[in-house]
This record gives sequence, structure tokens and C-alpha cells, in this order.
Amino acid sequence: MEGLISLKSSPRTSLSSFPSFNQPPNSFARRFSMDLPLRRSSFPAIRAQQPGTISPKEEDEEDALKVKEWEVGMFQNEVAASQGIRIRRRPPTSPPLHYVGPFEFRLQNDGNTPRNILEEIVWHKDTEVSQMKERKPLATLKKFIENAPLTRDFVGALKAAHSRTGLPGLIAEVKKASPSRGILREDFDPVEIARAYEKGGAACLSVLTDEKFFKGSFENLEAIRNAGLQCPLLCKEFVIDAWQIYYARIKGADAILLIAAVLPDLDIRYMVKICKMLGLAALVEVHDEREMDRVLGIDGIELIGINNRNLETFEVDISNTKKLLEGEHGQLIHQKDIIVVGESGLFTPDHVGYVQEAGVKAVLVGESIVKQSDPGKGITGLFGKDISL
Ligand SMILES: O=P(O)(O)OC[C@@H](O)[C@@H](O)c1c[nH]c2ccccc12
Repeated sequence: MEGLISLKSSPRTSLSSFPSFNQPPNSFARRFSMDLPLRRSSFPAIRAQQPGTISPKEEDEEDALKVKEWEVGMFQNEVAASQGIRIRRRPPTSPPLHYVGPFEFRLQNDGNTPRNILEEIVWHKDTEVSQMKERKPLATLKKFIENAPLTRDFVGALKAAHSRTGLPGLIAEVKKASPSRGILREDFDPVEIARAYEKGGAACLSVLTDEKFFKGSFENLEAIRNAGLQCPLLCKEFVIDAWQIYYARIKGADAILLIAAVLPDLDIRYMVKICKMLGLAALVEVHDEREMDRVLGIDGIELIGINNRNLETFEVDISNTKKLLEGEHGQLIHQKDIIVVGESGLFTPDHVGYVQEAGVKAVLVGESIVKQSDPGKGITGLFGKDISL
């Protein structure tokens, strides 16, 4: 570390704040270090005379790019950490995604390995999104959106269902599998399930689009959108880049999930604005008090989801909804006229009654209804009465 001492003089960085997982690229250390042994090839002048090597200018540019990538990664993680966000974005030095040899040979827990499932999902998403972006650049998506049909009123549908039934409006989730529960339903026909949900009285539908961890897809979202149903659709994704919001809009979403455990405040502000611009509702998900505080400090949020499942450990505790709605939080939510959605782990009419009592006007339910042979009847079981009437 001593070799990096001259970094202290950089106006934008401080050595003490370097996250240990995010080491600078070698070229960076090389450039700024007085102590590192100088290899012959480090001297552009000498190397330039060797035939077949890259030019000093090329190497400089490559170095500059690596430094930039590393700096951006570092600041992003630092900003996030200062807001209590534990999920780190994929460090530039993380292990390759393709097979490079036996797993045992890779370095574990040196900061290059995801610390929990949410971090693993987010790191994988980073790679996935950069590949998708290359294939469909934002400019192309924007052109499609110009001709896309109007979105449906997601929040309005929840409010209408709540006033019609006196029960929380239901967002019924089309979910084939999850990392914590494995496959939930073998005979999985997304459109059939969506139809059954709508018939059973769901106000809105949630469609998982993550392929690797939830066995969902954007094709499912699109197919459900094209099936002629009325319910507004939530795109259930791990959004880390605004590009995904545009993509979801094209594939038929009326709303999109934004997870506060993953996104710093500035990203949430920016993404909420993009959602408004595109006619989408943003469901901003929180799991603890700190995230609730952060989200309540952001203007323009209409819909907050309280996840009863901790996405880092998979623990489910429905009293989390109650805890996060007590005291000042509850008052602020009321003043701001925000609709709260109770999410995850709801199986019985008692559970629904419990979160309603806590103050939610909507619930998001997957497992307990998707597992039933008739998911529409599953809804009747969940509420203890037929809510389709
Ligand atoms: O199947 P459950 O326990 O009823 O949960 C549904 C929904 O809340 C859950 O799928 C969920 C809530 N937030 C998420 C974020 C990503 C993936 C999935 C989720």
C-alpha cells in the first residue's frame, strides 16, 4: 500500500477511503508509485524500441481508461456505502463470468467474490445489461417508444381495487422460481397464470423478467401484454441502469421496481424522473428503516414497497411491514399520500389482515398463489373470500 502514497495528493481521492476490494489497476500503481520495482517494460521509451509491442500512446490511453474505470467503480461504491448500501457494484477486477478453471483456484473473499445472493444478482446483471445495451442501444429503444401504446395506470388500479373491496389491492406475481425456493411451478404457462390472476380479482400483475435467478423473461412480459388483459403490469427486474427502464417500457411494462438496497439516492431520483417521462409507475422497494428514511427524502415517489424478505439472507418476517410503518414514517407516508405495498411471505387471510392493519393499501404476492393448481382460486384462499366480484 505504501507504494500508493502519492495518491493522497489527488484532489478527488483519499487513500484511507479506498475500499479494500477495489484495488487500482497495476498501471495506476505503476504510474504513481515511487516504491514499486520498476520493470524494464514499464518504460515506454525503452519498450517502444522493441518491435511488435504496442505504442506508448496506445498504452497510455489504455492505462487512462483502466484508471477511469477503476475510479468510477470506486466512487460509485463509496457513495453507496455512505448511504448504508451494502451491495457493491461489480468491481472491475471481479472474476470472469466464463469458465477459467477449477473454482478452488480462484481467490475467495478478497473482495472479488459476491458476498451474498443480491450482490451476485447485481454483478451478473451488470454484465447482462452491458451486453444487451450493445445489441439495442438507447437511441434505438427511444425510437420504438415514440410509437408504443400508452401505459396503464398502475397506482390508479391499486386504489380502485382497494376502494372496491375494502381490502389491499393485489399485485399478483407471475413467478416460476426463486433462488430461495427453487422451482415453484413446473407446468408454468405465464399467460395462463396471468389470465387466472385477472379472473380471480388481481388489480395488477407482476412479471419477473430476470432469467438466471428467477427463470423469468422479457418474452413472458411481452406475451402477457399481448394477451389482451386489462391489469397493469409491473416489470420485476433488478434495475441498475436507466436503459433497463426504457427496455421494460417497450416490452409492455406499466410500472417498474427500483430496489433501494441496490440504488443510491441520486439513481433513484433520476430513475423516478425517467419513469414519469415514460408514463411508468415506480415501485420503490425498501427493507429496513434506513432505506425507508432515504426513500421518504426523495420527492415524487407515489409507491413504496416494503419487502418482508431480506434479499441478502432470504429471511422472511412479515412484522417488518408493521415495523417500518410505525411512528414518523407512517405519518410522513400518510402526509405524502404514498401507497404502501406489503411484499413477500403472505400466505393466509390473517397475513393479509395483519399488513392491512399495519397500513398497507396493496400487497404483492407470488409463491402462495402461483403454486395453486388454479392460481385464481389461490387468490380466494389468500383473502378468505372471492375478491373478483
Ligand atoms: O413469493 P412471495 O414470497 O409472495 O414474494 C413475492 C414478491 O414480493 C417477491 O418475489 C419479491 C419482492 N421483491 C423482490 C425483488 C426481486 C425479486 C423478487 C422480489
